[in-house]
Amino acid sequence: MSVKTPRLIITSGEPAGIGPDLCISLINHSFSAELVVAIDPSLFAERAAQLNYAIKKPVAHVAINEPPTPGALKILPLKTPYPVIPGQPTPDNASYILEQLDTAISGCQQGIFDGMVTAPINKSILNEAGIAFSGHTEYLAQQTQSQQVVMMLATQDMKVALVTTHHPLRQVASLITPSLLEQVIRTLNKGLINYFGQLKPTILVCGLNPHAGENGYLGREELDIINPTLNKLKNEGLSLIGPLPADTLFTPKHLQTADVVLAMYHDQGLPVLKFHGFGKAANITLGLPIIRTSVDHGTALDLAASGKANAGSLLTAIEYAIYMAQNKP
Ligand SMILES: NC(=O)c1ccc[n+]([C@@H]2O[C@H](COP(=O)([O-])OP(=O)(O)OC[C@H]3O[C@@H](n4cnc5c(N)ncnc54)[C@H](O)[C@@H]3O)[C@@H](O)[C@H]2O)c1
Ligand SMILES: N[C@H](C(=O)O)[C@H](O)COP(=O)(O)O
Repeated sequence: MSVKTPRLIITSGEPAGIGPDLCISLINHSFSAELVVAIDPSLFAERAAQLNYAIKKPVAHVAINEPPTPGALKILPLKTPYPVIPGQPTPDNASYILEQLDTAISGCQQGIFDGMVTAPINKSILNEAGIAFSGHTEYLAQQTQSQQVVMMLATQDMKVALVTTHHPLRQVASLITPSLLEQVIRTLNKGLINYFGQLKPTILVCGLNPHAGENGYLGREELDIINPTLNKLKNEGLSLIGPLPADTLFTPKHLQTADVVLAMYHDQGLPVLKFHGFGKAANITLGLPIIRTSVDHGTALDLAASGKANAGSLLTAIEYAIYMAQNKP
């Protein structure tokens, strides 16, 4: 059921990155939602001081049994096990990062929060700590036992979704099976209908190979996997175009025919989206039982505590989460 004033939990992410900086900057913005930041309060205060941040509004700790207060910024206090040095992440704080995510997931599942918005984390630090972790998207899918999720990045006039997410390029072609492609397209189609008010979304599908395989002479995935899957789903009434060569698909002539582009792999689709709208885009996970949006950038360790981090993408991610919470079926 949709909610008028959503309560969103923001995970502040890698404590040595720009996540805390961006969360602190929220204090001077107004939203039609209550924002609860999962962060160590000492880190919040310390980073605010490092940034010379003028905190104009008081920050209260969250009282989750109360109805959301529109426009409020609250803190859900957690504790970093090790001291935080801006720009220098340590695996010793990996448990703090996972605690943020687990708290947000269970809070959303229990209905305490209407959605979660994630600030960036450094995947390699979690792996260094012995936690196999390829991304929030995969972790959220696993923790919520979701069958199929889809990563979609969205900016005002472009949406790009991915068939495969965080995998070595060497593995990508073998991961693209008819079954995966079918599930991804169904999840994407349903997500756009449920959360974005589109009655019959049109999905523009990239080929995998150069020139979409050049009739099989530059790869057979289009002929053997993509075409048959698209035909099956088109016969069911889904609006699908492609597979088209990815190099020319991202031109106005094609983009204007569709609501979303489906790219076969991470660096086929995301460089175009980020070139077009870096800092103004959000990363949305479709197919979860909860609402989750995120920033379009990473931990930017070079900018932590510098005051130079741009909060545009976090603001966009929050606006998308509010929109989705207010429009969900
Ligand atoms: N949502 C996420 O959790 C997320 C997303 C992408 C990357 N990452 C992780 O972040 C780490 C670093 O990745 P990277 O270096 O490829 O990408 P990055 O986005 O951290 O940095 C790329 C460049 O963009 C700049 N930049 C990034 N965000 C900015 C902002 N808000 N304002 C101004 N400039 C900004 C950085 O200074 C850097 O020059 C990796 O471990 C990666 O896995 C996490
Ligand atoms: N693929 C994302 C991007 O490049 O912006 C990023 O790695 C974050 O992914 P998760 O939300 O799964 O962590």
